Formats: sequence, C-alpha cells, structure tokens
Amino acid sequence: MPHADPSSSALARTTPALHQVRAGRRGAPLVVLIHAVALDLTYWDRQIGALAGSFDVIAYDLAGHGASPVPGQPFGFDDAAEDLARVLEAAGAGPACLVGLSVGGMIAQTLALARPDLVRALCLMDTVSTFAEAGREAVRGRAAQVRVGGMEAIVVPTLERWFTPGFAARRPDVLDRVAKTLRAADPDVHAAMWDMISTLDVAPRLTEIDRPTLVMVGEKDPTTPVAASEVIARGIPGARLEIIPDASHMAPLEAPEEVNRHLLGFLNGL
Ligand SMILES: O=C(O)CCC(=O)CC(=O)O
Repeated sequence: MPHADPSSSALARTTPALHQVRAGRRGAPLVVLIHAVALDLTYWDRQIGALAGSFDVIAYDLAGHGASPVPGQPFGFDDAAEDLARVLEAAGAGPACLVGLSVGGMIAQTLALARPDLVRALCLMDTVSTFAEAGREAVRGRAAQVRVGGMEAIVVPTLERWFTPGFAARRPDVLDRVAKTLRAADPDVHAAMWDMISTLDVAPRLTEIDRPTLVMVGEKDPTTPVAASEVIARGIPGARLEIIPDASHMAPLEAPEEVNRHLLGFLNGL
C-alpha cells in the first residue's frame, strides 16, 4: 500500500459495518484489538478484561469473520487496512494503539504505513512482515487445501500449529472452542485470507514506522516464529521484543497473564 493522503478514499474497497464491541472508559487512550485468521473478537476476552479498567477498548470482527459481513473478492491488505481505518475513524477517539495477532498484526503494520495519523502505537503478536518464497508457497497451499477439502481439512493441522502439546493436554476446552470456530468459518473467506497473507511484504518499509512498538511471540510458534519477530523488532526503530515462554502461535490464549502483563506495561508506559 503506498503512502496515502489521509483524506483519500481510493485506498481500497471497504466492507460495510464491521461488527465490534467497545468496552472500558471513553476518553481514555483507544486500544483496538485485531484477531487472527478464522477467529473472531470473542477470542480477545482475556485482553479486554485486562485493558478495560484503564483504556477505551474496541475489538472487531474482520470482514467475513464472526458477525461481520463477507467482503467482496479479491480482498487484500489494502482492503483490510481500509476497514480498520473506518473502525478508527468511526470511534472518534484519535490515534489508537493497534494490537494485532498474526494476520491482525499484518493489517496493523499495513495501516501504520498507510495511515500513520491513525496510529499511536503498535503491539504485534505472533506475526510476520514478509515471507521467504517457500513460506509464501506454504501459505498459498493452505488456501488450496481449504478450496479442495473445506474447513475440515485444516482443523487438525491448524490446532497442531497454533497450540503447544502441553497446552492442548491441559486445556482441551480451548482447542474444542477453536475447532468449532474453524469448522464454522466460511471456506471461501478463509482461502481468500490466505491468498491475501501470501502477498504480505512490508519488511522493506519497517524502518518507516515511527510509532512505539512492542513485538511479542510465543517461544514455540512454528509458523510465525521468533526469528520473524526479530526481523520486525530490528526493523522498526526502537521496537521491543518479548518472547512468551512455552507458548505457540496463540500466545494470548495459551499465556494470557504473561501477554497481558507485557501489554499493560507497554500501554501504561506510552
Ligand atoms: O496458521 C498459521 O500457521 C499461521 C497463521 C497466520 O499466519 C495467520 C493468522 O493466524 O492470522
């Protein structure tokens, strides 16, 4: 996405009326939570609970997820960033701290580059800024897998990537909930999200992001690994990296206390 004139609406097509919840204190700094692929805003419940005492908190469903309408296709990062811009503008609370998990973090980076006027700070969790060609191929393969086999084809491998075996054994209820959400997801939307993810390449522009940034990653995340977070933390001037011990891709679900501790420390220090 190029640098945009903030008044321009030519960035992309937008999805009307994304579903959102708003909690916390109006007038306090705005924090916007952006969920991972196939999930929805309810997966931020532990973070909303931790943040609502001190912040104005919005969590929204990405287009085609949760209770938000299905977007037109093709749907790219420009579209997702424009959707987020609309959420922020409608909130009328000034620049926000964007907290994005995985694809949510990719969208947050995209918006920070396109509309820095809307962004106060970034917290990027279990995410990446680019892919090597093999990674891009794997991502395109996930889109193809869903198109052929539907959501059922990806449930087990997704759970295996997203959670450590120890957490899976301790909290089968959480995996069951995620499995139900995956099964209920729209396969066309899911495939389109992977197509979108396969195009991500903001790494060459990370140095342009001049907002306070916290990068967090599960120590055992196999898919958006620590090395990818190190690239982001090295690229964004002044960014801080926190590695969440014994957590995988879904660090905010596996280790909510640890994630919230870092998140609150970061936000309270802004
Ligand atoms: O599922 C994975 O392996 C990675 C997920 C990803 O990149 C997108 C997301 O979780 O939002």
